[in-house]
Amino acid sequence: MSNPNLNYQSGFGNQFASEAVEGALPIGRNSPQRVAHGLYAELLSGTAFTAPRAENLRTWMYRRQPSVVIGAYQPLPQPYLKTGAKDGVATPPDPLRWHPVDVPEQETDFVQGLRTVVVNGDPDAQTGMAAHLYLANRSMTDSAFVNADGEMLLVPQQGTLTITTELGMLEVAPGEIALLPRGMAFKVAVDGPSRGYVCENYGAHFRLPELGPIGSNGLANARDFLAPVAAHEKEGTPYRLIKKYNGALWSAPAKSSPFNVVAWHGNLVPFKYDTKHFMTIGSISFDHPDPSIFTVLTSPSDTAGTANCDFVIFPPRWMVAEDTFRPPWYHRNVMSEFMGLVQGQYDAKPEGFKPGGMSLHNCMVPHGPDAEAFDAASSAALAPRKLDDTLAFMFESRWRFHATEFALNGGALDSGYASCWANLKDNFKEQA
Ligand SMILES: O=C(O)Cc1cc(O)ccc1O
Ligand SMILES: [Fe+2]
Repeated sequence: MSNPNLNYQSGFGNQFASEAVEGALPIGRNSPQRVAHGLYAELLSGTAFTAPRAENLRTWMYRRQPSVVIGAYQPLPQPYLKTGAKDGVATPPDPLRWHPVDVPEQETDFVQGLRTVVVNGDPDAQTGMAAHLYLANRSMTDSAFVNADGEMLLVPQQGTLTITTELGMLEVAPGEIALLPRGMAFKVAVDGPSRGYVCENYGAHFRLPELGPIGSNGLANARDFLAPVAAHEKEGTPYRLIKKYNGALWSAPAKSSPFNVVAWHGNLVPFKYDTKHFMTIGSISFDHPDPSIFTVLTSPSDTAGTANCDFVIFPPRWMVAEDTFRPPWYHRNVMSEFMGLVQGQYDAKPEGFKPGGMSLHNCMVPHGPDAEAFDAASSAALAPRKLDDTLAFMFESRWRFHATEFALNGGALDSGYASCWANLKDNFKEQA
């Protein structure tokens, strides 16, 4: 059920402005001698001050207290949350797949329910990413999470999340995604057992891909990204601030809510995006195109065209290509591929890849359609066909992924995965 009380402002990359109380936002300057209503001005930057204009991200907040008013941080154990390549374990060069992991029975909130599956890079070097699952059945009420290691891209698979951020609230259901900036406090409320995927991006912030010859429209359009409007919690109840800082969690007491921003303006903002607005492009002649045509957001690295992370979706779409093997081809890629399934079936793996499941095809690890998909696609009548009721996604990275101890030994690994290709026979005939 969507919340009719939430308002949004639209446009990826826009300079937004919002005030919950009239007159709270300074006009024509950022830091007046005295901010209206006795508020404090605070800047949050997402890029270096001197980053080029096209990259530069920052937001000014006008708040009841600056975020420096906080108690001392103490270590907070979270044994399943891992960071960077150093936290991975020896990962075989096999295709790997995981069954869906159940939401725990015991009370678990979003932060407690983070389970890191794969890691690469190093947040100190501001490069690489982690893929986590979140498994939650309890809302965060008096705690807030700040991730200083990276921005977080949430891909809900089960349950609608209500995310309160310093800049306001977002409601995000399966089929939608949320992008939460590095360093911005948020808390997550759930409407029941909730499961989803997280890309924690230590590298350059996600942005829309260039469109090249596609032109000025298409794929994810900027106007469909929704940012919140200013909202602040009224009561001064105590809070716990949980900070992720170079891989460790730390907890500090706060006398009142960090969600005390009355007005703000800027372009470093949380977003939600509904994947049903993705304008999907595909082959209308022949051949299966590279999946880069499905890129929603990209985090570039310092090598052009070679992403720190691409977020790619496989949404409902028509297949019309003639004389074409329509599912993905067999391949070995230099880029590493982590996949999840939000809903339905994925055409290359119609049975074994389940909603809530995951797969990993690392750098140079061969993979492709399972034998069932190969047989069906090799003999299917090539009439136009709608792939419907489906949403898979991929976090694709130039950096090899390392699985965590939880991923390899936590019980969800599909030990029989490789057998899905065992029935691919040698059909070669010398005389055709
Ligand atoms: O391996 C996968 O399923 C992802 C993928 C999809 C596709 O259409 C082409 C290449 C690719 O890696
Ligand atoms: Fe692939």
